[in-house]
Amino acid sequence: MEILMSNWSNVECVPKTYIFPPESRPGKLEFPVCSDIPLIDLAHNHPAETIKQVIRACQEFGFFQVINHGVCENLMDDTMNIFKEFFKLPSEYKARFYSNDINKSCRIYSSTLSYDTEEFHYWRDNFTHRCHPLEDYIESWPDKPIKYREVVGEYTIETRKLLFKILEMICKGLGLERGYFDGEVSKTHLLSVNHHIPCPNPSLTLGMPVHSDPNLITLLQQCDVPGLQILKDGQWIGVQPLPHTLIVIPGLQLKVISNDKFITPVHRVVTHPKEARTTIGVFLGPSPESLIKPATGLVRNEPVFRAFTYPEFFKAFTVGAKCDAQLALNHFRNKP
Ligand SMILES: O=C(O)CCC(=O)C(=O)O
Ligand SMILES: [Fe+2]
Repeated sequence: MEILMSNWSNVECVPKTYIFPPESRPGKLEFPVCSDIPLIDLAHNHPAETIKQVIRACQEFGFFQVINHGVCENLMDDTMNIFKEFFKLPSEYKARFYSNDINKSCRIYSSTLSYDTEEFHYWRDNFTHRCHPLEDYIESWPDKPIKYREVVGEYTIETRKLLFKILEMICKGLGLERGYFDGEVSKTHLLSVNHHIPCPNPSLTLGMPVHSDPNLITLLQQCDVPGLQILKDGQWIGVQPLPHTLIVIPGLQLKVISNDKFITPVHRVVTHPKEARTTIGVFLGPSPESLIKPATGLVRNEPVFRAFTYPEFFKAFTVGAKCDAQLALNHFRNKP
């Protein structure tokens, strides 16, 4: 069988290796939809009020959504269409990007990077590449669909500006010095696109592992097909896609810097019986040289976490904690 599911056709039943054991399956098809995810208008004419909303959302909910965010709606649509087309390209073209090597700057893979050894596969293909500085990476990106580099290049620039604007708001809201999140802590800029084909039985499969984002901050553009769920008060709740709204997810490194003031929500993706789903994630994260620690100004007595380098965290994350980022973080708590 082809590894990339975007190359499959006429899928009538779920292959055995994609059926999760009963305790980890979604089990049912209908989930409550979350109607109280904070929705923040970034063009609100009281910036100080907007900052308060952002900080409250990070502390009380974790996720938030933004509107009037400055990323042009046509650009969002064009980028989504480019990725939908990309996954439809012939298997031979996509094969040139196939890799499970995390160090490769542009790679397509299926399920997780452990495809060859994992017991169960997730119902997704993923295409990830580095984005910044653009001129260092753009040549490694696909040259198909024909406008890929032009459209995705602009998208990475615009979404990057937005992420730094949000980071600056967080910086102000927490009372940190200006530019606190510039430099090593946000140096790695990745675009990560998930693609799920329709699944004959979504109750048996998962589109993405249960996880928290291990990076600094994530921006997510969903298409109009639902699938993202967050774990809230012990229940899985669906995040309804709202047209041209972007989701902001504070990652675990932001939680550490906030000295545990921020929530980094646990989420997963379920599959859809009839429609393909594509989502675009923009991830800012630390460089390998980065030293992460709670911001001094936010520590009263003892910091909640000890300082660590990002590779140290990543080792705990991938080896010790089997990709459970919250568990990996416990490793660095001063009082576990
Ligand atoms: O595709 C989605 O809706 C969520 C993606 C996600 O959680 C991630 O890429 O970390
Ligand atoms: Fe995520």
